[in-house]
Amino acid sequence: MKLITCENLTLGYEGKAILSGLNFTVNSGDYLCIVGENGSGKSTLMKTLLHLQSPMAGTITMGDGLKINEIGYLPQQTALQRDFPASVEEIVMSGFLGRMGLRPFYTKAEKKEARELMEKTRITDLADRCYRELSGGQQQRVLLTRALCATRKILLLDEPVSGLDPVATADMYQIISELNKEDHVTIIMISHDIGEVANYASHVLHIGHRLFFGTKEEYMNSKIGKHLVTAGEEAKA
Ligand SMILES: Nc1ncnc2c1ncn2[C@@H]1O[C@H](COP(=O)(O)OP(=O)(O)OP(=O)(O)O)[C@@H](O)[C@H]1O
Repeated sequence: MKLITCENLTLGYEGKAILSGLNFTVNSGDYLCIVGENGSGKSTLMKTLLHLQSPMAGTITMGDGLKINEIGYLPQQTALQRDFPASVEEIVMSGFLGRMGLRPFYTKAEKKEARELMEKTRITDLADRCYRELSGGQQQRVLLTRALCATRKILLLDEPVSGLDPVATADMYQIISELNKEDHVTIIMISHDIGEVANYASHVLHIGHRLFFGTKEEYMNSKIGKHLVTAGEEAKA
């Protein structure tokens, strides 16, 4: 079932295009990795998918009854977010605010849902801790859980492991993969780590001077994918 279809998108700022001719489709249950050099427009594309910015040309069509408030978003972490003076549970629960309207309290069902999600993202034991005292990896898991309170249909993740150590990175990728495989959450993730694309993604969108969209297997067998995977392995060696 098609969730998001982008046709002939041109993206840019102040009348100047940074990316054009972008075509891709995200189906329900997909795990799409967006890769590309620094400054190629990955975050701009994400902002456009969230309707925070309009494309200069082209269309974005949402299908399967998807509404814009059902798209969850985990932005790149900022210093401000790291300093937030609230408990883990409070931050997680704030994910429900969008659906509460004027109701001034959380329901029992929401509290139960939050606890279940915290178990899934392995932060149950951190519930009463102050957010700003947590490690970067723990903080990212808290923000991921908050995004899941808002929606479990589709998540847009902008470099969710940036700044994390290898253990926290592996944990985060594992949790995201479980959400995709077990809970059928559709994932769109910006990643710099080509190795992770190989491990988890179902599809790849490569943006920059050359555009590529296809399944992970098609990407790995393409000239551009092969080249990057080899370069990544050499860099790790
Ligand atoms: N608000 C803005 N106004 C004007 N230009 C912008 C704005 N935001 C980003 N840009 C420019 O648009 C281009 C794409 O930026 P974007 O942040 O989307 O790239 P990216 O692929 O996410 O980069 P990175 O990998 O470094 O995070 C860059 O040249 C950037 O300088």
